[in-house]
Amino acid sequence: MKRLAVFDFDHTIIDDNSDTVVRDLLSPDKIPPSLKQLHRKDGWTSYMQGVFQLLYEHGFRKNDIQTAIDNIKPVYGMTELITSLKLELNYDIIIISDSNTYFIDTWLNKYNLTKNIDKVFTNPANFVNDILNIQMYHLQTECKMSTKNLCKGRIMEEYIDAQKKDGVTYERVIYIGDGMNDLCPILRLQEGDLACVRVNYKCAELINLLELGQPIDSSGKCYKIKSEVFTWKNGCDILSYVRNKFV
Ligand SMILES: Cc1ncc(COP(=O)(O)O)c(C=O)c1O
Ligand SMILES: [Mg+2]
Repeated sequence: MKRLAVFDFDHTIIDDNSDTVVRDLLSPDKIPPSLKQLHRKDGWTSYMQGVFQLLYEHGFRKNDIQTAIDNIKPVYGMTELITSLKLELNYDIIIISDSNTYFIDTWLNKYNLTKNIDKVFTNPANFVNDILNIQMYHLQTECKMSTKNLCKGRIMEEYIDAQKKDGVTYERVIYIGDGMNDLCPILRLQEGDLACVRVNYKCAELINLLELGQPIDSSGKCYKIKSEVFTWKNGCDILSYVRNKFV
């Protein structure tokens, strides 16, 4: 029977944040306060659209952005983890990320991983007249834990349901992430699934609070995690754990 591995991208597969790497091609004094305001008011996707416009105005072109993305290093052991899950251990692999399609497709291509990823769910982006154009993946208000443009939990559940309708039922789901936006999908995992969270990053910190029975947001709700939780430093840790645990 098939298994599913769901990966976050920034600070999980790659050891950096693709948005900030590309933004930092500009020196900080090139970013006007009005754009910083937009970040606060309309979220990260609108902010990045402003950054892409500024990059164009300051002479940065597609190849400069591509080079910046190509130069981001993977987290140690992650490319091996993806390859082994896909080719040896019968996992389908999807990525759900708040980055964008151009960054993720570019990076996967550079590291020869495109063929090992079944689907990427992220904000659509493409070049129009030499400026990178980004859109929100969706617009949602139901999940208060997620940003308005991307509820990873909903995307993961919809993918699992769609696969079931196509005759593919997963015996187990593994989720691998680091950030605040990875908590929603982790809370939707079932008993027998596995949440892998990066040590000393935000998601692990929130899960520690939940395990102590403490609230993590203003709702005061005590969320409960049904899956097992494994804390990782690199991709090799996860691969050893999965091999020992499940094979
Ligand atoms: C600037 C920025 N971009 C992207 C992300 C999320 O990207 P991903 O979902 O790939 O971790 C975050 C949140 O962690 C962020 O702060
Ligand atoms: Mg992340």
